[in-house]
Formats: sequence, C-alpha cells, structure tokens
Amino acid sequence: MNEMIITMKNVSKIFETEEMETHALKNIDLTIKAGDYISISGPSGCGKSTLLSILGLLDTPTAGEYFIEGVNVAKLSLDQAAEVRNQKIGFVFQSFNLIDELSVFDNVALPLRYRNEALSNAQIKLLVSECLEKVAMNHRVNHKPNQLSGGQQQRIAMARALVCNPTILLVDEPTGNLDSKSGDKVMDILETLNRNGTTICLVTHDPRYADLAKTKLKLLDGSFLQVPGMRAAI
Ligand SMILES: Nc1ncnc2c1ncn2[C@@H]1O[C@H](COP(=O)(O)OP(=O)(O)OP(=O)(O)O)[C@@H](O)[C@H]1O
Repeated sequence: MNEMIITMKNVSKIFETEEMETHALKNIDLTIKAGDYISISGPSGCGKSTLLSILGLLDTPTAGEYFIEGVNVAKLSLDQAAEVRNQKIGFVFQSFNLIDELSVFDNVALPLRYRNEALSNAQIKLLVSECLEKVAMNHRVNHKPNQLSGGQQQRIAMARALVCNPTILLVDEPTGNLDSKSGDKVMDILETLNRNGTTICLVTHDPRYADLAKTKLKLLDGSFLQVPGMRAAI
C-alpha cells in the first residue's frame, strides 16, 4: 500500500469580519497517499482556495488536525511553516508568479537558494536542468518570462515548483490564464509527472480537467460531497 502523506481530520476554517462569520470549510477529512492525483472542484466560493491554502501552509485551520508525513503542521509558527513549505510543498498558481527580472534558470533555481543546506552551483544547475526537462523547457533556459508564451511561463512555474522535490504538488487553476491548447499541454505534463511518481492535488473549475485526476473530489459550501466509491472522507 502507498504511504499516507497528507492527513486532515475534522478541519474547519471560519473567517470573521466585523459583520459576519463565514464557515469556509466545515469538518473536512482528507487523506492523500504518495502517488495520488486528486482533483478538487466545485462552484465559486465553495472553499477550494481556502483548502489549498491550508494544505500548502499558507493559512491555518480554525479547528482540526493536519499532518504531513506524520508531523502535525496545523499550528506551526510562520518560520516553521515556511521551512516545511520549502521542503515539502510545490505550488503552481493560475498567475504563474514568475519574477520578470530573472532568467528562466534563476526563476527555477530560486527555491533552492532559500534552502538551509547550501548547494554547489553544479548541483543547482543539475536540479534546474532536470526540472526544465520534465516540462520540456530546457531550450529556453536563458530567456526572461516576458519572452515566453503563457503556456511556457506556466511550465516554468511547474519546474520551479518541482525543483525542491516536493512531497506534494498543489496546483491552483493552472489553465485559468491559458488558451485551450496551452492548457491541454499543461494538463498533459501534470499527467506525465503523476505517472512518474509526483503526488498532485489540483483545484479546478473545469470539469474536463478535474476528470483527468485519479480521485475526483467535489466541494460544496465547505464540505465534500459524498459520492459512492469516492474516497473523500475516510
Ligand atoms: N480572507 C477572507 N475573509 C473573509 N472571508 C473569506 C476570506 N477568504 C475567503 N473567504 C470566504 O470563504 C468562502 C470560500 O472562499 P474560497 O476563496 O476558498 O472559495 P473558492 O471555492 O476558491 O472560490 P473561487 O472558485 O471563486 O476562487 C467564500 O465565501 C469567501 O467569501
């Protein structure tokens, strides 16, 4: 059996403003095993981004437990969360978030330079090259992001997300800013990465893309819909 890498138990998130409380997530139970490819879909406002932010340690749950590889990460300090994020989480966002002033190489290398352990230039070069290979972008290593198409920029963002060899790749609407051909290419790359062992959690509005995942979860009003045979809540 594959190793369990993510376990959420009874996770809730309440946003409080002066006027109101919003229960963005309600008693979420979720497990993700090494090698899984999970999609989370649902209507606007159902809690997808909130769930992904908590999974990626960009936000903390109001209640509940969250373990990554057996370590309780629900209540880490900001510094501790940043370190776990760097080591274990790869993020791909809708808006690429590349740094325009840096070359493709330096964008992809950036997370490696923030690591506590110092890597040699030769090690960095090898890791960057391996990740650019995975997204078929080695031929653009010296380009700047604004010299690339949207689809190519997203592939560079994917290489950057992979460069620290994350435990899980969290992917938020990766095709939202792309035409359908570039979007399909990005989704092909995700499938290939998963076939080669990368664990993926994808958030998408697009049912066509959500269906590509091995496990398809649907959120509604902060809770998973229970579909027979689905492994949402365990
Ligand atoms: N910082 C916040 N403060 C208050 N309410 C928030 C905050 N962030 C999200 N919410 C509310 O929590 C709920 C879930 O929001 P979330 O962004 O997770 O939805 P979503 O499914 O990702 O939506 P979309 O598909 O439109 O991006 C919404 O009702 C939203 O208004």
